[in-house]
Amino acid sequence: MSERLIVHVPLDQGRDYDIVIGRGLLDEAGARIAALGGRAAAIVTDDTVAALYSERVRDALEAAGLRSGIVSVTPGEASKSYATFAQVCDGLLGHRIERGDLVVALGGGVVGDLAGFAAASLRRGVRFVQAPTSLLAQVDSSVGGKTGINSPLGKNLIGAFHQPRLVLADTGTLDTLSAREMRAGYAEVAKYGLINDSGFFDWCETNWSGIFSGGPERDEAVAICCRSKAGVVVRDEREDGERALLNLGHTFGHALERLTGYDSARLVHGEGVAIGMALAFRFSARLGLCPGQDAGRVANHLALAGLPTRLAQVPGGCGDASALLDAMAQDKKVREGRLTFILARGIGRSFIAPGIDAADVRAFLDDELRDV
Ligand SMILES: NC(=O)c1ccc[n+]([C@@H]2O[C@H](COP(=O)([O-])OP(=O)(O)OC[C@H]3O[C@@H](n4cnc5c(N)ncnc54)[C@H](O)[C@@H]3O)[C@@H](O)[C@H]2O)c1
Ligand SMILES: O=C(O)C(=O)C[C@@H](O)[C@H](O)[C@H](O)COP(=O)(O)O
Ligand SMILES: [Zn+2]
Repeated sequence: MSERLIVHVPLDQGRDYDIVIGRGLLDEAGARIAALGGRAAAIVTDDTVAALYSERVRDALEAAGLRSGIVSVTPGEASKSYATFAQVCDGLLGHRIERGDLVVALGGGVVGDLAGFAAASLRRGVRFVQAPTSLLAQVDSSVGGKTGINSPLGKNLIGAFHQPRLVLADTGTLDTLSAREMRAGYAEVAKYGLINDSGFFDWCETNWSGIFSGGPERDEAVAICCRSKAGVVVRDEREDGERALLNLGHTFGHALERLTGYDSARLVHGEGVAIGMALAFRFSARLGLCPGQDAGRVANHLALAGLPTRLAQVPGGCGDASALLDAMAQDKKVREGRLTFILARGIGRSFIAPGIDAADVRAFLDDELRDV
């Protein structure tokens, strides 16, 4: 096996795992997954990723002595649904995945969240491996054990914490990712700088195009984000505190995803997060918490990378302030009916702000919707 970047996630009770990062890693998937034990490993994927990579992974698993099978779903956010969850669970049962066997999530964050939740539920819990193939999944969703599906009432409202046993991030797979999905994943990359690492945000401003083009910056960025996320997850696995910082931009972003009907043709998660982060910084500036200059720098950089930063950029619109507030009322960070936002005192200086006054948010949104 070649030299790889490895980020270890030192969780307790024997649940620690490695995130392995590098080009061509899918060819090593058989040996690396077989080393976890079990007799079978079923691949959960989507139709786009299946056409590109599933046979390669299945062959690698079978060559390593694991019985395999494939369950493939329709690509896109709409597949994080009750109906597709049932399809995946029944598909896995059809492949006779036993308690000692494995589920392999091969795809973007949609597949990872869905397959992870199916693994958490199947026979009350089987082990799973994340093989993320989108930038977003490699830098964020494959790590940390949040799994789940959407409800018509809100994003990720049904789910479980279930940590993977291994993450295999083959950064070569990003060569086939569309430019739009690359940009969407980049929003979560920039997020890690904005939360608590202004040096990384500076680095992103200089090096972002190398991530897109597949230079050495790509693997480096994946490793930096995974290291950052692993640290947070180990300190606060169940989001009793610090982990909420990873939600920067998501209170607004998740509301936008719900209001666009989880329709990936209109808005994908990373685009919602990009708008949400720009809003979180502008809202922080409006409250006098953060220099307006920093809010401007955030929006400028995201826009330079081709991401949306304003509500007016949501295709087909996103409703009015009341609709947005109604959607945000379902946010999992709501406490005693009051909104919690992740706000910022500057780039790399984000903090958890509970008890935010809905009237302040409404006035802010009204202005944003008028684009003033
Ligand atoms: N669990 C977490 O911690 C966490 C973190 C961030 C985001 N998420 C979730 O992740 C989801 C978004 O993930 P995503 O952005 O990866 O979306 P996605 O899974 O829909 O993938 C994006 C698109 O790219 C295609 N694709 C994936 N890999 C490809 C490849 N290598 N080549 C060609 N096409 C490829 C997919 O078929 C899909 O159409 C959202 O549901 C979001 O809520 C979860
Ligand atoms: O891992 C986390 O914690 C995150 O918040 C990462 C986010 O990027 C991700 O979108 C996550 O799924 C959002 O979590 P949720 O609890 O708000 O649904
Ligand atoms: Zn996210």
